[in-house]
Amino acid sequence: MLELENVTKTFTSGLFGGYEIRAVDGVSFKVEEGEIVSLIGESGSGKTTIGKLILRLIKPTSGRILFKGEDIWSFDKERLRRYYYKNVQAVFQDPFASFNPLHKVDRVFDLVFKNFLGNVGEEEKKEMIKRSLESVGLNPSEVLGKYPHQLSGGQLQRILIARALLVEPSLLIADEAVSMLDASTRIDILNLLGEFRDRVGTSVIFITHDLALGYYISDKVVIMYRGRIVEWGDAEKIFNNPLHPYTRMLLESVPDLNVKWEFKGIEPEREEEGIYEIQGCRYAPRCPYAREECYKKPPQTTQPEKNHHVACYLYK
Ligand SMILES: Nc1ncnc2c1ncn2[C@@H]1O[C@H](COP(=O)(O)OP(=O)(O)OP(=O)(O)O)[C@@H](O)[C@H]1O
Repeated sequence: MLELENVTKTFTSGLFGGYEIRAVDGVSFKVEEGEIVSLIGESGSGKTTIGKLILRLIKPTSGRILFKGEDIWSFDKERLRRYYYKNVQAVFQDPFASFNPLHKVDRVFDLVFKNFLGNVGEEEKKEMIKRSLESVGLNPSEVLGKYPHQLSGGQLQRILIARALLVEPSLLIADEAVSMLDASTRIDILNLLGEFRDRVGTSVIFITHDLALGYYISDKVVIMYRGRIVEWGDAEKIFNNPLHPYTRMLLESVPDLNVKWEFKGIEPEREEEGIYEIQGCRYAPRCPYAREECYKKPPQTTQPEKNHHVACYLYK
């Protein structure tokens, strides 16, 4: 349904555009209908940039993004608005940022009706909003007519999800959409996304730095490091048999509830500027298994087991 073909996005940074950041570097993956795919990686791995590329908020430096077989950059303004954005909705990390504090929360539904559901009468509109709020576990009379500051982050995020799901999109991009919520609200919202996928068949790209959340919700997982995919495949396989040293490190660093924190020294500072100049694997400077070839050219992706791919010289 959605396919990224060798997508690269380069930014220039530093004084006078001093150096290049390949925030997304040759990324390819597919999202099938009704599939939940998590993009997982530490801060700066390029996850949000991929989200923005899919939402056509920024243009790839090279490569293509296909939606139902069509290059999303081939859409004219009208088709982008009426077709693509009806089918591809997004929810972001900070629910407060999506609301105007001076307006009642109800207003967030207006644009959806204006752009995508134009021929709906007032009564039907109210009924649709009510139903969609109920479907995300909200009591419409408790939230409608309120200002953002009168509601909790969890309630606001549910309203935004209700809005996104009102148009029954083919794809929902959830970029750290539950990160600011407390643990139990988080799980409720993940369950909600899962239920919606089951009911409507919406695919979800779930962007997170939190492995546990990614595991909880996904069918497929894409692990990113500094703009590149290092491992991808079935969620079960990746979590039960992580292959890339980076994925293993991420899994090992998930805190265990029965282990108390203990000071183990400070991780050495990472070389940020030079990282994009490394010809080979970008994880090499941190990798305990790195050898000479790792620095020379990026490793090929191999498939050590069915539906489980890894880009690492350990699996040639
Ligand atoms: N507009 C921009 N101009 C310059 N550099 C950018 C721009 N947007 C992103 N970057 C850089 O690209 C890299 C990837 O950023 P991105 O936000 O996609 O990562 P991320 O994995 O989503 O991180 P986080 O979880 O912290 O949001 C980072 O080094 C970031 O500083």
